Amino acid sequence: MAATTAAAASRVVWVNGPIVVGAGPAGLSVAACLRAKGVPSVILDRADCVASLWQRRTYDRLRLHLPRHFCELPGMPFPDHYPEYPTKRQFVDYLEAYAAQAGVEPRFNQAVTSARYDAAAGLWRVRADDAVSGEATEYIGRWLVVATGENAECIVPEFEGAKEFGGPVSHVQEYKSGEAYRGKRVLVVGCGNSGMEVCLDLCDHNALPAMVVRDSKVHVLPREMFGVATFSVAVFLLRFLPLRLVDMILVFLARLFLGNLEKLGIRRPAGGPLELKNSRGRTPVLDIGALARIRSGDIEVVPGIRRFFRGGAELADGRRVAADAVIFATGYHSNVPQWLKGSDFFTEDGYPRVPFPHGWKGESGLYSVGFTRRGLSGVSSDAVKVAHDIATAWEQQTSTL
Ligand SMILES: Cc1cc2nc3c(=O)[nH]c(=O)nc-3n(C[C@H](O)[C@H](O)[C@H](O)COP(=O)(O)OP(=O)(O)OC[C@H]3O[C@@H](n4cnc5c(N)ncnc54)[C@H](O)[C@@H]3O)c2cc1C
Ligand SMILES: NC(=O)C1=CN([C@@H]2O[C@H](COP(=O)(O)OP(=O)(O)OC[C@H]3O[C@@H](n4cnc5c(N)ncnc54)[C@H](OP(=O)(O)O)[C@@H]3O)[C@@H](O)[C@H]2O)C=CC1
Ligand SMILES: O=C(O)C(=O)Cc1c[nH]c2ccccc12
Repeated sequence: MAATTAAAASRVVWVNGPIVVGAGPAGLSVAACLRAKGVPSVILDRADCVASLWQRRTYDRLRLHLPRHFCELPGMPFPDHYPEYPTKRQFVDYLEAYAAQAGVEPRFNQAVTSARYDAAAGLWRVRADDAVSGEATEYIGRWLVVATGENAECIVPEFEGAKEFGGPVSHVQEYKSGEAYRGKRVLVVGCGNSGMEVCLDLCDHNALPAMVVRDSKVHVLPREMFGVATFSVAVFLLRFLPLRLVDMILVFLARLFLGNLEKLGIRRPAGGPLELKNSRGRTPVLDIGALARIRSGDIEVVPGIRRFFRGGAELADGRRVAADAVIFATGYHSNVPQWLKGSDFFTEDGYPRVPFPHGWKGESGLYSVGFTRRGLSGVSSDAVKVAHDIATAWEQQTSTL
């Protein structure tokens, strides 16, 4: 057995087919595509359900914010009665039905703590700890598919004085609804889609949100223009025009539909919305109503935080704001570098080194699904390619047996 730094696993499981880490949309879709080609696989997930990001780590009012046809997984459309922007419940129901239809049954409570390629044996050795019993299992197989996602861990920045604040502090992944914050002054740190939507939800529950927009910069786009999704317009234009030009058109249209946001304390970053999404994973905000609440003064926009003190924070402009609670909507990061060892396929940020559309295949039977910064459509695109490639190798292997 290969040397591992941790104690030897108490169980060893031989996997006939790929080992897939993650039972979110990426893991489910690659396993379903493999199954359709007659290739079995084993999915491991640290959580106790499929799509735990959606089921356990998102707020109640969440809906898909891209039109439904961009969010379908390979081989199964959404039910006809679903609306253009399905609710979280509908999306989760769809994912559960997707797994059931494909006959995919992930192994839950399996937190992968290390995976390495054993070159001598030509096999991947994946160690997982059972989240309930603590029992360690080593899974051994010919292929490894990384499907742990871009949102595996939450980012909570450190600030001077944070310990003095005194009130409840949480990350948006724990937020369900504004019910708990009625009448409270809430400082929401971050102005991506999460920060904006949580502020909107807080308003709807009569809380008093202030939203931190660091450097006052964020791209806000209307979700729709004259009933057409801005995202669909962007995808259409990208068929004919270079990305920079499409970005200029989007910013022009946003200005036309949303007006000048500088009056609200919001400036546009130097890079375009799609350029920043692709290069740095900064998703532009697709507005579903927060802007109107900023205009009406229900959501206060404030600059970056300098430090916390008891009951509030001092801001970059020296102003002090009082707050009863703080919610960090400061984003997520990949966790691949924490557990994938001895491979330089992923950068230290946990994304494939080779950019889209080529980042799905590594060396020695290593694959990735869902690290394209292109949401669910990127997940589907990777899943189809990975399943096709593994199925080809599988056929060659089984025909020579
Ligand atoms: C709030 C929110 C809303 C979004 N809305 C949209 C949208 O409308 N449209 C769109 O296209 N995209 C959207 N996205 C993007 C999102 O990335 C995708 O929706 C999708 O969930 C990605 O699927 P995934 O399987 O790659 O990752 P995930 O859904 O995060 O699944 C990864 C799985 O891996 C498991 N895992 C992680 N680490 C380990 C480990 N070490 N061991 C075992 N298991 C592990 C996790 O438990 C999880 O179940 C949204 C993201 C967020 C956060
Ligand atoms: N309805 C939907 O479908 C929804 C989709 N999502 C998606 O989920 C993903 C994650 O979104 P989200 O959770 O908003 O995370 P994002 O990474 O998109 O946004 C993080 C925000 O936090 C800010 N931030 C980070 N660090 C600090 C700091 N130290 N001080 C102040 N601000 C800080 C960032 O500002 P800066 O830009 O300056 O770094 C940015 O505004 C995205 O892809 C998003 O589109 C999220 C919610 C709803
Ligand atoms: O909502 C998300 O997290 C997504 O990743 C969806 C998405 C992919 N590409 C985009 C470009 C603009 C806005 C949203 C997305």
